Amino acid sequence: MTTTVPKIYAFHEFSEVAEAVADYVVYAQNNALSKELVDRKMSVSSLNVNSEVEFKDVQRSVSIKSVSGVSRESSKKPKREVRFKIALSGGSLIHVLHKGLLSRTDVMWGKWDIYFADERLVPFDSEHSNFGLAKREILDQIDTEAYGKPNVFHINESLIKDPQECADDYEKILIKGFAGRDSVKLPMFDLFLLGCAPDGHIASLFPNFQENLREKLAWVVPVTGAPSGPTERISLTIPVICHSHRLAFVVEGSTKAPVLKTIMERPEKGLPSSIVNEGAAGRVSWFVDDEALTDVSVIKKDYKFRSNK
Ligand SMILES: O=C(O)[C@H](O)[C@@H](O)[C@H](O)[C@H](O)COP(=O)(O)O
Repeated sequence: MTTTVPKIYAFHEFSEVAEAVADYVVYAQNNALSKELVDRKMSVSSLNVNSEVEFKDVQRSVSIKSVSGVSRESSKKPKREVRFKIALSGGSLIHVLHKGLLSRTDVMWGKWDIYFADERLVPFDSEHSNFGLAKREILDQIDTEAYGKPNVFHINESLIKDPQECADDYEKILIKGFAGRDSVKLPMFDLFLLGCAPDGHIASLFPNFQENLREKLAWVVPVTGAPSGPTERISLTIPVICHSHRLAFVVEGSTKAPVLKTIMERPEKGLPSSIVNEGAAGRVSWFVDDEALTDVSVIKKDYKFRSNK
């Protein structure tokens, strides 16, 4: 059995999953951006940074910067701008985020750095491209006039014929975004969002692909011969995924019930999803619908909404 029981939030409907996931994303966003408030020594005496930061506080800090053009600490050396660093998987997660996030008015898209947990090595306009799907379903639909434009870090499309080169190139992109490999051993995402396939793969880390699953040094690995979907891919590695500040699995549908049963009741089977569930114990939340939990014995928690829409 798992050593630390993950938080498992169960919902009747897809729309409820989407609403709760969106709330959790905004909660993670506000916590990440609250570091900026603290850094600037704003009037944070009433602010409990361990709990939810009110959107208006974060928004105020941003507007102060944009109105005055300089921060209140402009006399001191400029600090690296605090941004919300999030990793997205592909598949149904993107539809969940489309449904839950786009209608909200408290998503500070302009402060987001979006990376991909994995990518299938296909052209961006292919229906199988994770970036392509995210672009169509989310990125192209953001009201950037009102909420700003996120920085999006995707693979180099010109390298899709060479998985190793593409992985190395994406690793360099991560190294640049996370202040360089010499200064950080591993990147730390504020939030890492994962789906889970019926075979237990997460990102593009598949069961029995031992070399990829045991990778300790690389941040990004090439994947060849994937057993489902496009065969050539790249994926962020287990150490990177597990190092995230928060992780959330988003899983719906009865086809996922058997794998959820294995993850929750038979972690010793070592599915990639179990490795992360265990490896990041204490920081993992699961957002699932009732169908995915059919016949799975777990303790479900009620999700407490943290932000106002
Ligand atoms: O490229 C991939 O394979 C995805 O990033 C993958 O890790 C996804 O999250 C799962 O396959 C679940 O996908 P579904 O939620 O669509 O079942």
